[in-house]
Amino acid sequence: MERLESFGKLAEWGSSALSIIFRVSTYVWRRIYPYIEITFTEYAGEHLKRSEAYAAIDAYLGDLCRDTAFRIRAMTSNEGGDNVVFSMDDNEEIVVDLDGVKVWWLASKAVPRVTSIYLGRGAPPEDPRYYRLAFHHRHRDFVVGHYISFVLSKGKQIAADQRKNKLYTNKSTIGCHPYELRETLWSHVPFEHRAKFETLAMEENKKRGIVEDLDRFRSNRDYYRKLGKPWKRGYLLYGPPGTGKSTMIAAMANHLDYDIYDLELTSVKDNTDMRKLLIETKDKCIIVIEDVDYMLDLWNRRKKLIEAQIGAGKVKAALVPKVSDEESKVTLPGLLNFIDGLWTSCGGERIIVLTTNNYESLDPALKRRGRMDIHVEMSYCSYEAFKILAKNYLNIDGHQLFRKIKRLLAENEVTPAEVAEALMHKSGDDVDTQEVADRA
Ligand SMILES: Nc1ncnc2c1ncn2[C@@H]1O[C@H](COP(=O)(O)OP(=O)(O)OP(=O)(O)O)[C@@H](O)[C@H]1O
Repeated sequence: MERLESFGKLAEWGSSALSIIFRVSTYVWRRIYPYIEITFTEYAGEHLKRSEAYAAIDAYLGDLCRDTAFRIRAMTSNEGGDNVVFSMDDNEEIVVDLDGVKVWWLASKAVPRVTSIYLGRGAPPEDPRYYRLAFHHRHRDFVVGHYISFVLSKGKQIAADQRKNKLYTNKSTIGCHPYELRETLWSHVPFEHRAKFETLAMEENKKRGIVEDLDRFRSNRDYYRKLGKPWKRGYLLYGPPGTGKSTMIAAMANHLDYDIYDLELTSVKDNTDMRKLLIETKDKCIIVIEDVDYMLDLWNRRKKLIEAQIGAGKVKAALVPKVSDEESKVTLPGLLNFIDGLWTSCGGERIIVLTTNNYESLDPALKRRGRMDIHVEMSYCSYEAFKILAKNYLNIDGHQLFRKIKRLLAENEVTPAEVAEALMHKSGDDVDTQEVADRA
C-alpha cells in the first residue's frame, strides 16, 4: 500500500516537472524565436463565411500534403472515386518555405471539457477541428497582408477543382408512414454531364442573354438582400421533345458550378413532403421539375372528374372520393407555394427550372413573371444551331453540303436531337443531308 502511494506521488511529481519543463522551454523558445500564432477557428475573410474560409484552408493544406508524401495520414476518396483528397491529420505539422519565409501550419482539435451526446435535429455542433499558423514576427506584414489571402483564393480554387457537382433525385415518399425515420429524402450520384453553353446548339444572342442573366443572378446577393427578396430565379424552358431542354439545364449547372435537384413530383406524397424536400436542398443549386404539364394535366383531370361528379349530383362535396394512397396528392397551389412561397426564403442562390412540351396548357399562375422570371423557347434546329452541332460532332466549320442543309432546315422542322443523331459517327465527308431532311 505504502509502495503504491509513493509510486502515485512520484508520477504526480513527474508530470508537474514535465509541465514546468514544457512551459520553460516554450518561454525560452519564444524569447529566442519570437513568433506569432494565428488560430483559424473564427476566421472569416472579406467575402467568405467561416465554413468557406475553413474549407479553403483545408483544401490548400490538403494539396500541400499531396506533395509531401510522408505527411499523408488521412486519405479519403471523393464520391467520383477517381480523385483522392488528402488532408492533414490532427496534431500534424507542415512547414512551408516561401522563398525564405518559413511558416508552420498545425492541425489540431479542441477537446470538449464535458462529454455530451448530441441528439438534436438540424445543424450538427461546430467542428472541433482548427488550424494554427505560426511565423516569425518580422514576416507579419507579408503573412497577414499577402499570404493569408493567397491561401484563401488558392484553396478555393483547389476545392472547386476537386469538387464534383451532384445530381440529386428524390426518394419516393408515397406509402411511407409519417413517422418513418429517414436519413434523407434525396439520394445523389456525381453529376457527369459535360454539356456547356459553347456546345449548346442555339442562336448565339439567345445563349448570350441566358449566360449574362445567370452571371448577374450569381453576383447579385447584396441586391436581393437589399430588396428583401429570396435569392432565387425561375426559368421556364419549353419546346418539343429533343430540342435540348435537359442539355440546357446541364449547361447551366456546369456554368454556375451548382448541384442539380431533379424533383420527380409523382413520387412526392403531398405538399408537406414537398416542403420537406425543399428544406433539405442546399444552397447553390438548380431545382428541376421536368414535364410539369404532365403533373398539371393529372390535377386538372382529377379536378374536372370531381366537379363533374358533384355537378351530376353523384357525390356531395363532402363525400368526394379520396385520392388513392398510391398517388401523389401534391396540388398546384402547393407547387406555387414551393416555387415562391415563404419556404424559398430558407436558403439562397437557388434556381428553379420547369420544363414543358406544352407551353400553352400551363396555368397562367405558374407562368407569371416573378415566379418564372425567364421563359426560354427551345425550338427546332436552325441553320445557326446546325453549324454548332457540325462543329461538335464533326469538328468542321463549313462543307459543300451546308447550303443544301440550310435550305432543308428552313423547309422542315427537325429537332437538334435528330440532327445530332444523324451526325453521330459520321466523318465530315459522308454527312447525309437527306437523312437530316428525312427526320423532319
Ligand atoms: N440544343 C441542343 N444542343 C446540343 N445538343 C442537343 C440540343 N438539343 C438536343 N441535343 C441532343 O439531343 C439529346 C436529347 O436532348 P434533350 O434531352 O436535351 O432534349 P429535351 O428537350 O430535354 O427532350 P425531352 O423533352 O424529351 O426531355 C441530347 O443528349 C443532345 O445530345
